[in-house]
Amino acid sequence: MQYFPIFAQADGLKILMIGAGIVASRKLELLSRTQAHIRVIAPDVCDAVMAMANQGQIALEQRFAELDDLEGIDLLYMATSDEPLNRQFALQAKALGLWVNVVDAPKLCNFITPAIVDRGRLQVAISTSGAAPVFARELRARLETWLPSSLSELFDFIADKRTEVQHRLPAFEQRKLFWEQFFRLNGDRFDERTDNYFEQAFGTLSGSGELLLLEAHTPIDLLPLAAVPMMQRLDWLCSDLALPERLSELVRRDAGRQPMLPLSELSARLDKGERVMVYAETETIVQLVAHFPMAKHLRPGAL
Ligand SMILES: C[C@@]1(CC(=O)O)c2cc3[nH]c(cc4nc(cc5[nH]c(cc(n2)[C@H]1CCC(=O)O)[C@@](C)(CC(=O)O)[C@@H]5CCC(=O)O)C(CC(=O)O)=C4CCC(=O)O)c(CCC(=O)O)c3CC(=O)O
Ligand SMILES: NC(=O)C1=CN([C@@H]2O[C@H](COP(=O)(O)OP(=O)(O)OC[C@H]3O[C@@H](n4cnc5c(N)ncnc54)[C@H](O)[C@@H]3O)[C@@H](O)[C@H]2O)C=CC1
Repeated sequence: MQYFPIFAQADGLKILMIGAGIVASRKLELLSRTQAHIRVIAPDVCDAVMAMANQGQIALEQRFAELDDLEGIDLLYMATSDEPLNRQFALQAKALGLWVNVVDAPKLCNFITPAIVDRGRLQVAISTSGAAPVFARELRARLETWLPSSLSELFDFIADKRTEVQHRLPAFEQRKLFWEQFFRLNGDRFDERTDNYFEQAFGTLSGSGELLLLEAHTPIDLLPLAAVPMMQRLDWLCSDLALPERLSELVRRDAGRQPMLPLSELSARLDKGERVMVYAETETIVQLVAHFPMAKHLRPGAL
């Protein structure tokens, strides 16, 4: 991974954009949705940037940039077509410890701009590490049609309810089950049914966990597709064996790894609603199948 995605707090961030052509306007359109302070310096200003200045979204200075302009900022975007100028400012900015993006020179950037699907609190950022911005744009377009616009309201609703859920369900495990159940009922829309689903989800919480059993040496890629979502919601992966890399990739990243547990401890965890996978030799799996009839035995082509 050459570039690592992070979501930066934009409130109060001081951003300087040098250049005010079409490329600058595309980045400014997104940046101006944040609470950052945005200054733009350029002698020639395209219509879109001028409109943002007129609406008070950016502070525009119509002149050539100077190195002194870099004082006191957090983030610099260079969007001029003057290559030596872009380079000179980028190097100076780096020397000052600033974050810098030069729109047409990834080598001079210490961060690059993703394609963004904006649904309020829900943000999806896509990057190809500079390999194919057009693909990032196309994938964004696909996600735009896939993610309903009411997701913004849905996540505002959820954010409002977080404290209430913490009070009503003091146990972390219960809250996790609650939210999974809520999304199962509600899907990804916000409408007049959302409030009902929210209440309904409290009523349908079951304390029964899930046990997945996988015999050592099972070819992971031959497991049925339905096994993947189950592995993605595991709380624990128990095994005394070395895990195949492919298995580690598929299991939920936050799942805890543990040596094999005694049966009583395994039962206790399932009673608490936890989701456990056991990866062990056939003999152990056969015993577990007998002891936990509800367990899901993962095998190529079958569950
Ligand atoms: C490295 C990066 C640096 C950065 O800008 O941060 C960069 C670099 C370059 N872009 C170039 C060209 C184009 N870029 C776009 C579009 C977008 N470019 C964006 C990001 C990035 N572009 C960063 C990497 C992102 C990643 O990881 O994928 C997007 C996602 C976000 C945004 O810019 O806001 C936005 C889509 C937004 C959306 O629609 O959602 C189009 C298509 C179009 O305009 O429709 C073209 C023309 C077609 C083509 O040439 O491919 C060139 C060649 C310039 C030349 O040849 O003159 C370079 C330089 C080089 O590759 O060396
Ligand atoms: N990263 C990307 O997505 C893409 C990058 N590009 C590159 O981005 C650059 C900008 O593209 P456009 O916006 O189309 O160019 P443009 O020519 O429309 O705009 C250039 C801007 O830079 C300003 N400028 C020039 N010298 C300046 C100085 N000394 N101080 C302050 N401002 C100055 C101009 O006044 C103008 O506002 C080009 O080099 C282009 O090759 C092009 C396509 C996509």
